[in-house]
Amino acid sequence: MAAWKIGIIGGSGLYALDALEDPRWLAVESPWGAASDAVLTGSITGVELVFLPRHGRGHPIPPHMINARANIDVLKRLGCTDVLAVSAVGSLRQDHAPGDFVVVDQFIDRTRGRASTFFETGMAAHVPMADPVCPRLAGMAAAAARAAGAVVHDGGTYLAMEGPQFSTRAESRLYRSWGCDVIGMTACPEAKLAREAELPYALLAMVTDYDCWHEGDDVDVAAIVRVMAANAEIARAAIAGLVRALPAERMASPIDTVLDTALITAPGARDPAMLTKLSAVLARTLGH
Ligand SMILES: CSC[C@H]1O[C@H](OP(=O)(O)O)[C@H](O)[C@@H]1O
Ligand SMILES: Nc1ncnc2[nH]cnc12
Repeated sequence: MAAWKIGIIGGSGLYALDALEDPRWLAVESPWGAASDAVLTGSITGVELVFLPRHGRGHPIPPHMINARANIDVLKRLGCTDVLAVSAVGSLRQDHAPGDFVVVDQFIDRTRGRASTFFETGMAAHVPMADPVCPRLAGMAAAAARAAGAVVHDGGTYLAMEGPQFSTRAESRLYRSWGCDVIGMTACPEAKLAREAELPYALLAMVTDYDCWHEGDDVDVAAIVRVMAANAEIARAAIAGLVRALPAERMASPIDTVLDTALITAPGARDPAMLTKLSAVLARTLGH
């Protein structure tokens, strides 16, 4: 029977998971460099979890310095089957208020200069990103957040900005005119890398502020931290609730095998050093 192993990426305000049974911090090496921190492994009702704080414990790592490749590689290397990410976001619409949750289903990636793929010279691949989020995991995250007492918006477009500065008012208005719903600095390239690693990914976004387009609301970290602190318990309860509600057997997802139709480099043109770096990402495909 196929078992779940859930990777959780904690965002701002979520640096550990106290619901885990038999919790252990474990440092894991990756050929992609240092992950944001050690991972916290444990279980909830027999389901194994691997928790990774995206900014590290104590939040030493700003969004543009996160090694998302190492983070996703470590989760893959430890055998995670699915990844639920949690993020603090600004709202780009009046009806998504601070304290609400949004289960994001689209991204617009405006980050730049970040390593955003596992596939470099020596092994090329192009994965589909039309639907960047796993609908099964997203649906379960929405149901669990609702059961935990949150106001939840199903679906939404997340504008990933480079940061670490917040947006200008003109940028914030531009993103609204594009139809974006929330804004943050971390879900890209994270979501792209999860797809390349054949990990179904969903993002539970916690609205912490109206971005600066909103009359009288200039964003600042202190205000965000206040909202985060008031709502982090709901995020924790949603994670635990999602895990408790998982069906006993994990049915396969099409994302599990997305690389079957994505690799393009001919076997003879593949760089062995690159393949070694890709050992976790390509373990299933190349039978390592
Ligand atoms: C603390 S405010 C800005 C910070 O919060 C968000 O991080 P995360 O997505 O990890 O929750 C945002 O993307 C910025 O990194
Ligand atoms: N307004 C905002 N812009 C970018 N990232 C954020 N994270 C939380 N609020 C944000």
